[in-house]
Amino acid sequence: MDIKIEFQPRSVQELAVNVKEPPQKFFVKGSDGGVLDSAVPLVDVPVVDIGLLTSPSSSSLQELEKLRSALSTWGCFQIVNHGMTSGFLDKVREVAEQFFALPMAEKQKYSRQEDSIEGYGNDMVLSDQQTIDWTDRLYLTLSPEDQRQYIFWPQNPEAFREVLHKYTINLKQVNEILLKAMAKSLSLHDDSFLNQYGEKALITARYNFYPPCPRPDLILGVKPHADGSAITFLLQDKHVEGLQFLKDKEWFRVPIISHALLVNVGDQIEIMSNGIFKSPVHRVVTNSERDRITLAVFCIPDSENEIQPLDELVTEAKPRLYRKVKDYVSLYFQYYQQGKRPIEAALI
Ligand SMILES: O=C(O)CCC(=O)C(=O)O
Ligand SMILES: [Fe+2]
Repeated sequence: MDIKIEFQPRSVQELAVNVKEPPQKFFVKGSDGGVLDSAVPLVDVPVVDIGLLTSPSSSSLQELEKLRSALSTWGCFQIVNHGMTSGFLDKVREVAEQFFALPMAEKQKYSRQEDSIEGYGNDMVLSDQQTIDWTDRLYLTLSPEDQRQYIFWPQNPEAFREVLHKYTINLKQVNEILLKAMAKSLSLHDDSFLNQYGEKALITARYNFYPPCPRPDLILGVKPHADGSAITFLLQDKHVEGLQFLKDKEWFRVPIISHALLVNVGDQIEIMSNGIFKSPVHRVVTNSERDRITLAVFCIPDSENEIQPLDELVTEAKPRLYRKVKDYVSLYFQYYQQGKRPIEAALI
């Protein structure tokens, strides 16, 4: 991947403390964000019970139908019974909070290097016109394990690595259950999505830290985008909302259910499902009072694999929408750089 990333010396966390009027480059322009309103209506998505998806009962059919309907309208839902206790999820949140609360010099030990994606830093600047997101991030590869770059994995707090490792193992299992259930919900063979997803799939994590922002009316935490993954898992902040989804040109906010994870599909599932499942556009709004911390985990198909609409989902009534693509994540960045929606590159 050949991406030029501009070096930004200052973290947003420091800016938030020292600067009353943020630089212009953070201000949303034109149609970038629409009206930045945190009081929009709630997303109306179901809570899916992972246990029921795999049980051979009639409630399983109901659960599959909930999943199908949520993914073909909103592109997201919340999951419970995912194998992790509330106590463990709190621990995942706690080590992230402890990391971002460290002195800057300590966090900078894990700094992203120039022209790299992994590590601690802020929004990657890919073009001159880009609006910069009001967020600092820690970006890590979780799987395959031999691709982990431990130099970027915090050793402070001490439990960080072990907690993240456990979280990864758990999500890997849930991801497989979901990919199977998604196929089942469309009356396809269980492995239909998994076959394209591949054995050497990539899992990455992005910790997002949003400090209080003096201009929530003009500045976004994350600008509108859809994810380049197959599936994204989001552990939300326990107390502070901010995430919004776009549907029929209107923004809706996601409620917090502290023991649930928010799941959304990314562009690669929209492509494989021939547009039946929607990769939703979403953004994060800021607020002037409280920090917000989230953890997004992206499950990304093997970059060697070709991704395309499943044969069974291409019919006369629903012609093939997308062409075959390989290494979609690279394509994603090239398009993103030009301010376009990356999935358009895959349209026929
Ligand atoms: O922090 C959030 O609520 C969402 C972050 C997000 O959309 C992302 O990291 O892709
Ligand atoms: Fe996202």
